[in-house]
Amino acid sequence: MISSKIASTIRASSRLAQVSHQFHSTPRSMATLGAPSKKHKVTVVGSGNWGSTIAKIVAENTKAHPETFEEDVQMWVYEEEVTIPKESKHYDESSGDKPQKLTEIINKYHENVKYLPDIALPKNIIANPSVEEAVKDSSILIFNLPHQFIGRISKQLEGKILPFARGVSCIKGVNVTESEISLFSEWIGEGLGIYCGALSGANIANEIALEKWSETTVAYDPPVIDSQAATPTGPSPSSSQINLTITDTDKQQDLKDSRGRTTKARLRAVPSSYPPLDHSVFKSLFHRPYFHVRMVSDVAGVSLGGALKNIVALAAGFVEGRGWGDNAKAAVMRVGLLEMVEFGKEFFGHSVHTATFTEESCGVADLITSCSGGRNFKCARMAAERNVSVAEVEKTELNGQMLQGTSTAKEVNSFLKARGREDAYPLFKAVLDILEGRKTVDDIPDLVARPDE
Ligand SMILES: NC(=O)C1=CN([C@@H]2O[C@H](COP(=O)(O)OP(=O)(O)OC[C@H]3O[C@@H](n4cnc5c(N)ncnc54)[C@H](O)[C@@H]3O)[C@@H](O)[C@H]2O)C=CC1
Ligand SMILES: O=C(CO)COP(=O)(O)O
Repeated sequence: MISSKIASTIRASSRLAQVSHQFHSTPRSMATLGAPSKKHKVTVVGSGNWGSTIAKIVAENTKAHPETFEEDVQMWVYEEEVTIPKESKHYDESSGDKPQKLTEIINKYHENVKYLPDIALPKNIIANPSVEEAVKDSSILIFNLPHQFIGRISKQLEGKILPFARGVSCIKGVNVTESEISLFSEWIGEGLGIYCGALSGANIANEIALEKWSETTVAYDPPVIDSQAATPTGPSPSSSQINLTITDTDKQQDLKDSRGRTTKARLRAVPSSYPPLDHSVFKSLFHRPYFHVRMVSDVAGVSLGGALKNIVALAAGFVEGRGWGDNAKAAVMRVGLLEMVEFGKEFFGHSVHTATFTEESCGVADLITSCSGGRNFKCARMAAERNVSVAEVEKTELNGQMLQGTSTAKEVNSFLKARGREDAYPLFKAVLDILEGRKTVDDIPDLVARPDE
């Protein structure tokens, strides 16, 4: 009797807490005097090693938060014919080595046998070979594919997405065209006319897929028209850094890039029938007991950390593969971190915060993990050990997964060269020179020595 009274009191107070939470965290619903009638539908664009892992995380969370999200998560899969390996538990003697469509394998066995083998994916992930269909009616788009492919996919999506959709880019790379450079988050945002944040951290996908604890950083600076809620305070830049300007009262606003320049895109507000898209909603989409999220607002810092550390990871692989020790690796990491910070300050100084590189998972922590167990590091190490090119190792060892550091090194250096600034970033330059055969690993110590050393 007493216990049933206690239970009903707990139920009542938890209902009260829910209502109170809604009022405190969703001011828009207060304005409309009711809970949002719609839920956010989520699509993950990409399904590689990290794409599939993020889809797993997100699908676990859409199921855990049915008040905010539709349970099913669409995952766009670049369709290919795949043979289930003999060592897979899904290998079937009767079908033998007959190739099958990857989407069909994922939807039947709930496993991405090619890019994330031996990891059970939640059943609410729906693999879809059509990117246009996968994004239909989705209000949250998560971009997670090798940066080489995002240009073509973005073009395909123009006019196919909800005009008020919001994005998060998990892509580690920068977009360089001629002498310009932009973040993928802002390039996607401008191309599709949506606001796009970024997720990046010390996140080796295979470890996270096995639910081994890690941290990540999600940068999202909510457009003013989306929410009256204050951006959480903390060590990250506050929403005073918002790159958006309200230009009228019809729930539209211009989109500015991370350097404060007005773009051609105009943002449409997320309708009030949806839960407001603020830090708390994005945290509930990505945070898991084994994947701890810190929300910040420095989209440029988060994006640059993820892109530039891949160049440094190649350098770390080179020196280890050469047979040098931990001291040499620490030296290239030190120089690399300095160049990452300098690059951010020089080209994205309008919004970037040094603390994002030195204090957040997306900065120094990602640098450390990538220089210990990342694919760029491992392939560069093998290349130096075997005296072959990194591209050759990528082709023979990665089973279709793709390095980002090699193309990022080329892109960043061509951007620097066009501005006559490549000598200010000697480690970035040395990595490209080694990749292209102009220098050797033995040259690194002299190349990165500053004049006063
Ligand atoms: N794998 C990891 O541990 C982590 C990766 N990242 C980043 O996540 C992003 C995605 O990487 P992963 O998921 O690891 O990819 P991955 O390296 O597993 O790449 C293979 C993916 O590319 C797709 N693909 C192949 N050809 C294609 C084409 N012509 N068009 C479109 N897609 C094609 C494949 O279907 C597959 O999904 C990258 O920017 C990477 O730097 C970030 C954190 C961790
Ligand atoms: O970004 C990563 C870890 O955070 C993974 O790096 P690689 O792409 O080099 O494996």
